[in-house]
Amino acid sequence: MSFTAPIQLPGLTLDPRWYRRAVFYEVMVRSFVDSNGDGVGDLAGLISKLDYLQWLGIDALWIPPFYTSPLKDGGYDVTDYRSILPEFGTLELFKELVTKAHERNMRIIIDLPLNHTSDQHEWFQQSREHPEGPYGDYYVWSDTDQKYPDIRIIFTDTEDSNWAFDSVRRQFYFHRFFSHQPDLNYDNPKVHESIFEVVRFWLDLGVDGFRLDAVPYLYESDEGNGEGEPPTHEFVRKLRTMVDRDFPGRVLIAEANQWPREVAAYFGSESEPECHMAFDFPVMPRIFYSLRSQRADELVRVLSETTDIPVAAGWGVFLRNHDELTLEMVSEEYRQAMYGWYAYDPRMRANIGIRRRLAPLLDNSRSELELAYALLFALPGSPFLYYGDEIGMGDNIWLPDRDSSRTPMQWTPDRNGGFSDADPGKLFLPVVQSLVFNYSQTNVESHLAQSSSLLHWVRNVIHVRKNHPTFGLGALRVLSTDHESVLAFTREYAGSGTSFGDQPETVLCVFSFSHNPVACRIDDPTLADLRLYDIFGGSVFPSFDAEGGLTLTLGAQSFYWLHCG
Ligand SMILES: OC[C@H]1O[C@H](O[C@H]2O[C@H](CO)[C@@H](O)[C@H](O)[C@H]2O)[C@H](O)[C@@H](O)[C@@H]1O
Ligand SMILES: [Ca+2]
Repeated sequence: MSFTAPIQLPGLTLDPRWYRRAVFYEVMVRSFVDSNGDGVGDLAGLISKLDYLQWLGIDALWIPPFYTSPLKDGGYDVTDYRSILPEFGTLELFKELVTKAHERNMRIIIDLPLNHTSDQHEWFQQSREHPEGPYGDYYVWSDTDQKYPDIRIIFTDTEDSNWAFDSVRRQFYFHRFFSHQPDLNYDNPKVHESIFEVVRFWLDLGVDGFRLDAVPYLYESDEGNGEGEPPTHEFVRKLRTMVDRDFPGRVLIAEANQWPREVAAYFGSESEPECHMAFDFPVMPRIFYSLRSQRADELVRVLSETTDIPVAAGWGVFLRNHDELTLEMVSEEYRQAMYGWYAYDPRMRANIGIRRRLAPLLDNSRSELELAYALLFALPGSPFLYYGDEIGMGDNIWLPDRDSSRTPMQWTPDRNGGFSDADPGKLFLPVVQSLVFNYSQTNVESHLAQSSSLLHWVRNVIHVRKNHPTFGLGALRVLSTDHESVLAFTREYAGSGTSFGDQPETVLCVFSFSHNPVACRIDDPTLADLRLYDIFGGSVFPSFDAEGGLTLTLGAQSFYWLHCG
């Protein structure tokens, strides 16, 4: 397979707002390409697919942890923050990845699990063996497991307490996630120093930023619930100050699975910024809710709540990632509805969520997939794709925990889906062989060969989006419609006047969640007399009338992106 790269000089473009316009792609090293036939994906394999990612239109990669780890939590259990898991490669290869990505104007964001380490980390081993030693206070120790009773358990499938007893130190240690992941003690300033050193180490190697894993959980207190406590925000502000001062242009992305106002808090303020970006956890489950309820109201509500953020800040919007589709931030009533629609088999559930991939969730329906992607690319924020979802890869709910959707990338119809030339039994996880999503049909090569494939469709939308800075930089205004299934909003951009294509623009985005065709009316006096053109094909649509009224018809589960002129 060869991909023709667009002509451009090698190196990163110097756009301080790059992350507001970028299309991100989450790629798990272990799952992408195995270059040496040991059955495990690796850095060399990832490097070999940079041309593919460039062709797709990806501007930045988010790489989940690749550090040395016993891999009891997909690498989020780190034993050494400064080394690469040997089966993935070496630091030299990592540097090569950064260089080769940058040559393609592609940024590298790495994951930083900073709330906890593996219990096999040297810091923890020292802490349990030498309570009076330099690492004695690196973790949250207690003589009782009754402290912080108001702190909820996140991994409800496996944990029944946030405390575990250590037989060496004969004390309990606090763990917000698995019991093999002791929480670091952020009340200890030496922990700050250690994490700052890790951050500086990777920024010195050229990475473009960090996803701050599980950032709300850094501090616990007797009064709070251990989520977004004030000193946690103080720490993030301190980190941001250091990054801005010593590594301008690099970004921090908050992974804060919280309610709208709490997530927005991770942006900080204009004068005291925290993260450049935050994942939009509130909006994600509501996209899936709207698709099946055929109602737009929940999205309207949450979009109206989350728009007020500092000028330079940006949301990270996503449909799926390497975790379960979390339902932590929806009401019990909605959660039960979502389980009914999307996880009718109990095997499809994990913790408080659903461990399935995008295409199986949407029943492999092309119209639903297109509608979901169209929302993802039009909502305020930068889209994050999950590897394999561009070809509608399936999952394997017979695998444990979240491995169901971390199976090898399907490249070709050949052995192991082209992921590896190892004996199939040696693969770290089996390739998907289900009837609908079998790698013999669902693979990059087959999608490339068919111009109407999902892959070509997704690539086209990405490129259309790239030609309209409005989608990354424009303001959102939700419009009222007279149909409960229709969501309409404008994205309005004043233009910077600095480059061709970066002109003032208003785009009207309309989505119908109805499973049948509908007609709907939009009334907005500020749009009076505006003419409308389809962004994809240029066709002229009926204009807004002199009062700002517009009647549109939409097919079942369909959308329009209309340029207003
Ligand atoms: O390192 C522990 C976990 O940290 C992230 O967790 C997030 O995912 C959880 C669901 O799997 C979610 O419920 C929680 O709110 C998040 O912080 C990371 O993405 C996980 O893979 C990891 O296990
Ligand atoms: Ca390998």
